[in-house]
Amino acid sequence: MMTAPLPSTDGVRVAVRVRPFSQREKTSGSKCVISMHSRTTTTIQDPKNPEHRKTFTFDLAYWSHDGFQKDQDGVFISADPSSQFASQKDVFHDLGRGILDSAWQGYNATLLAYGQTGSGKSYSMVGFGANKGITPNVCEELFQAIEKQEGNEEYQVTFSMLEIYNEQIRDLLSRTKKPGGLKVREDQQLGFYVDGLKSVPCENYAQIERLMEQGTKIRTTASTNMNASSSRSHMVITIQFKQVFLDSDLTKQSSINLVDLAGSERQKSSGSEGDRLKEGSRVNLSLTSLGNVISALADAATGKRVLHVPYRDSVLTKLLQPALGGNSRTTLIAAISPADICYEETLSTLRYAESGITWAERLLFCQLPASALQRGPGPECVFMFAHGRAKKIQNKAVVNTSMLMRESKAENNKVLLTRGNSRMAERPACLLAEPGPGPQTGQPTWAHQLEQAREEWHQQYLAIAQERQMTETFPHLLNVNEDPQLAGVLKYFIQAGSCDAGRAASNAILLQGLGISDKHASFTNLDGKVTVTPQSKCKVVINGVPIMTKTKLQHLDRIILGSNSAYLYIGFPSERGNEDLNRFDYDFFQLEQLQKDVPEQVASAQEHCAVFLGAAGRREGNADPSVLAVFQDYVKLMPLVAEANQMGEELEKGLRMELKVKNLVSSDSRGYDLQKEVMVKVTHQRTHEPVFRDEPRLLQGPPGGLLPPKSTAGVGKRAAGEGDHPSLDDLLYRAMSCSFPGFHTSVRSPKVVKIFWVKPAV
Ligand SMILES: Nc1ncnc2c1ncn2[C@@H]1O[C@H](COP(=O)(O)OP(=O)(O)OP(=O)(O)O)[C@@H](O)[C@H]1O
Repeated sequence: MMTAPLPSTDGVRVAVRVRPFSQREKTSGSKCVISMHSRTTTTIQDPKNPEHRKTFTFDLAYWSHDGFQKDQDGVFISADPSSQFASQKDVFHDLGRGILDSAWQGYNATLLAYGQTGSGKSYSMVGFGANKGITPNVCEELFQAIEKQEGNEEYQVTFSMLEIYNEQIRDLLSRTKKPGGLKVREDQQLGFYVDGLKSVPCENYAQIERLMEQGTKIRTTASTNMNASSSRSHMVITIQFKQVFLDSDLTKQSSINLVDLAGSERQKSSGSEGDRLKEGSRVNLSLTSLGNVISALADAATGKRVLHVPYRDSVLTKLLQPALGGNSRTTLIAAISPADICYEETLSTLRYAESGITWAERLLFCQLPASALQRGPGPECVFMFAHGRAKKIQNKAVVNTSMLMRESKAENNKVLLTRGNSRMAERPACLLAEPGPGPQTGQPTWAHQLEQAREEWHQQYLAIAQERQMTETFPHLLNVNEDPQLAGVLKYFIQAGSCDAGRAASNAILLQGLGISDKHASFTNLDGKVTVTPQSKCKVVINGVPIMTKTKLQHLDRIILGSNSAYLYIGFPSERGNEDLNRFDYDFFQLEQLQKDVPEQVASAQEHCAVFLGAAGRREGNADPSVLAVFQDYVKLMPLVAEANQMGEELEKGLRMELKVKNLVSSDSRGYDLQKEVMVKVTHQRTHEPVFRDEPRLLQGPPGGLLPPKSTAGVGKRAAGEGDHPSLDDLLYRAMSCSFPGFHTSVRSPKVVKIFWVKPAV
């Protein structure tokens, strides 16, 4: 067992972490607007008004922006001893170790990562390659510590992984998809739990690694099939850790919840829940609810009469109820981008984190009255003030103990959850899993569960070995995803002979992305050559160029099938070298298409594309940062527009949506550059008339059908008091619904691959 608790075992904490510039941010000449002058302060500077700075104080501030280098294993470490750089290990040391200590002591622990898409949430939670994040480090150290134990104890570890997308729960460890997702149920004693969620018993860290890989694969397949960006979903990993003290008939149980929240950027345009629904997107219901729960708890803490804490409003808040108002040590890590272009989002993340800390302080300071909460008492807390702030907040989360009823010494694993002296029995640790194994539940014993799991492990190891061998032998398609965490996860092998690809189950290569037909294309692998032939009217784009006929593939060709399912072609082993495949990320694919699109607008934009694509590093100095910034928006919006067009086509709405850059090279009469904006032009396919001409007021954009989507361009206008620009989802939704009253019913047509708009509240 862990020895003396480290300082990091404190309860509710808020940490902020700033990441390095991405390649694109570097290329587009981004400026850093974040500074951290101590281990607890974060200052943000308004890029439009550099005098305007705001400083936030959190429990911890991690500077991971610069001052680092790669060691020989690819791990980012401090470049020199004076650097304030915070590595993955540093973050784990402060936050992860606290979680582990809590677990050993029998407390529940929850870590939430919050921030806009691409701000580094997954990097902190899961990590990339050699730079392992908190989750794998927690698991690895947990098993290392278990191995060192010598007493007469048994340790039971189970692992579950789920995703909440659009209020539906998907089990990421189960291949069988339940229509409508898994349901959250409520048990009088156990609280909320997910009915039917797979919770896999594990005996070592390698198994957890496999499970995470497996979960990521299922998440990637789902994301590609539904054309759902993973940044719109929440991922929750739960590790149940039980210590069975065989000599004393006692058990200690802890639930560790590691939550990678959906990108927060849509949050800010949502306002109240009612408004948000009117805007037509359910994507962030959970995040809105999370904010509402926190604010209700804060109100209750300040003595306001709160009749209702809206835990039940979303799946996420139901599952996190014990973490938010109950029996858990909770940490929020706010991930932020350093770039000026993300100023607004970053400020809103810092404010959200601040509301988190304020909530925690107030909650703890005022000793939340039990009557203020909808169910159960709040946490009991102690805290200390330093420099007028709550420096250290500690939940008195309750140790989860229970009595062990041993049926046979050898089996020693039938556990009876008794009410006994434990609050755990009333407000149990397990956020997510079903009631634990025990005689009264009729569920299999721990030994039996382990046995079953071993059988599954065996099958899985065989499958992994087979895939490894095929990777080394055959050319294949490697998936490329917007979320780097989900890129390179799926492989489609092109074996000798010919094979079809498409959504029909009879195809050797089964693909289900948006705009993919039943039989979409054929691949042949003959005489050391691989070719692809699109079926008639099926979209296949190679290296940015649509193809209609049989085309030979070259190693590292970029392939887009359907609307925007992206794949990198990996050739025969003899063609492969030591290439950096990371270069071919999702943006690269989009830009390659953009490069083909822009000539009609302006030829010089080609150069900027080349800079963006990294093909013209030397010319970086000549690139206009404002053009590059606008391209950045453009590239982000491309898949959304492709998706909207595809939906429009399937709904036979006769709409055409195109991205345009307004004022790409225009200047005003005095020669100053005009503000560049990315616009979505929506026209009737048949008449080419703009769709919005009749509804300029509703759409808050200029008449004539050119409407600014959410982009950097919106920032100034919002500040000028023109109100929020609708996000592209909202905008397209409104476009369709106001122009086509039958829209609501049509979207339920089974032909539609994905529905990301819902009927607005009346
Ligand atoms: N501290 C860091 N050090 C180095 N690279 C980082 C760091 N944080 C993030 N990155 C890089 O930034 C990119 C985006 O990070 P990440 O995928 O973790 O963002 P995210 O917030 O989880 O996004 P999403 O909401 O899409 O899942 C990744 O390529 C990641 O490797």
